[in-house]
Amino acid sequence: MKIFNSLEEVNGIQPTVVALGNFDGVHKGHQQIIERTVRSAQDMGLKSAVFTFSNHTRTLLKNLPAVKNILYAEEKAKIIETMGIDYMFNIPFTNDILTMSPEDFIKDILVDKFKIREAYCGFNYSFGYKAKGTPEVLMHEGLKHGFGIHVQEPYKIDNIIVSSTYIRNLIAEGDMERCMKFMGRMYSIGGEVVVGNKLGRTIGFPTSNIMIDETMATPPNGVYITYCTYNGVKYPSVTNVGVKPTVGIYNKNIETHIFNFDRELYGKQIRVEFIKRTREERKFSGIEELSKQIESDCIMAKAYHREKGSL
Ligand SMILES: Cc1cc2nc3c(=O)[nH]c(=O)nc-3n(C[C@H](O)[C@H](O)[C@H](O)COP(=O)(O)O)c2cc1C
Ligand SMILES: Nc1ncnc2c1ncn2[C@@H]1O[C@H](COP(=O)(O)OP(=O)(O)O)[C@@H](O)[C@H]1O
Repeated sequence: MKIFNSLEEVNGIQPTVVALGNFDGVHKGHQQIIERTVRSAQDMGLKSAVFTFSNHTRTLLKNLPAVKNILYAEEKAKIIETMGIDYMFNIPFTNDILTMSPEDFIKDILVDKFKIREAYCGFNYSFGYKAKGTPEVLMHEGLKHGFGIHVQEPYKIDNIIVSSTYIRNLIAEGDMERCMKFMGRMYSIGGEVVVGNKLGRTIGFPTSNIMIDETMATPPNGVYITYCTYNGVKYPSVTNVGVKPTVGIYNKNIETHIFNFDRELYGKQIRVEFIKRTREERKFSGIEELSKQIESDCIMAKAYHREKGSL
């Protein structure tokens, strides 16, 4: 997949079928749009493309609180790439674009820059000055410029419309199983293993610690059944998200104890996938009580992994 990080970089491309949207989380609804885009491009001998803004459009619009993203731009690009997309237009949302009329946006960007032949978007896609651009405007302009437009109807699960906002709320509530159902993929956090208190190994539960980026959507403090991927291998693990109130005052981080594993991972990249939250993080009377609880957390997590055949 070729990624274009500005409009100026977009040159010498083949005609395209473009999926339009922010695609944060690349959830089940997004996947419908992207899959259709890929299929249609293959059928028509065109290139498939995704057009997103690299910064959240709300950050330029005043008085709107910053939205926490589900995925980093690189993670989003990787997922989209595996779905078979040829080009990703990852364009900064600037004041110039903000003030563009929907008609200019379509002509200058979609038609002239992206050589669009077909467009796929969600039922609530909006663009252009004061978000006046709608799927109806795209249809009207498409007739003029000779491209087709396909509007994805609301994609529902359990009669709820799948949306990035709904998924952000599921993450904030720690409902990882539902998150998996709506996103079509486990919620995960990746990062570099950092040094902790070096206490874990002394109580029999060494953990690999990674920092949490609070600008991103993060799960609440608590204990989770997880997988930990290191070096391309997926290991069953159990994870604490929180501030370790029993042993001191720390920044929120995540630490995962990998079953049947004994390797130093400082400085290495790991990714933790969240299956299920099992309890809240608590302040125990001391290390002894904490260790006993961690032991039963491990028993519960191991039983789950055994049942799933991953241990
Ligand atoms: C499964 C699991 C559950 C945990 N639950 C708690 C908890 O409820 N309260 C708490 O203060 N710390 C909890 N911890 C964090 C421990 O305090 C921490 O792992 C220990 O202090 C070692 O930290 P270190 O990695 O910085 O050496 C938990 C850790 C694990 C692995
Ligand atoms: N089973 C395991 N699960 C997770 N990390 C492990 C495991 N065995 C060894 N490690 C490694 O041991 C170190 C963690 O030990 P610990 O005493 O908890 O130190 P820290 O407080 O620095 O996390 C990390 O480098 C981690 O990668």
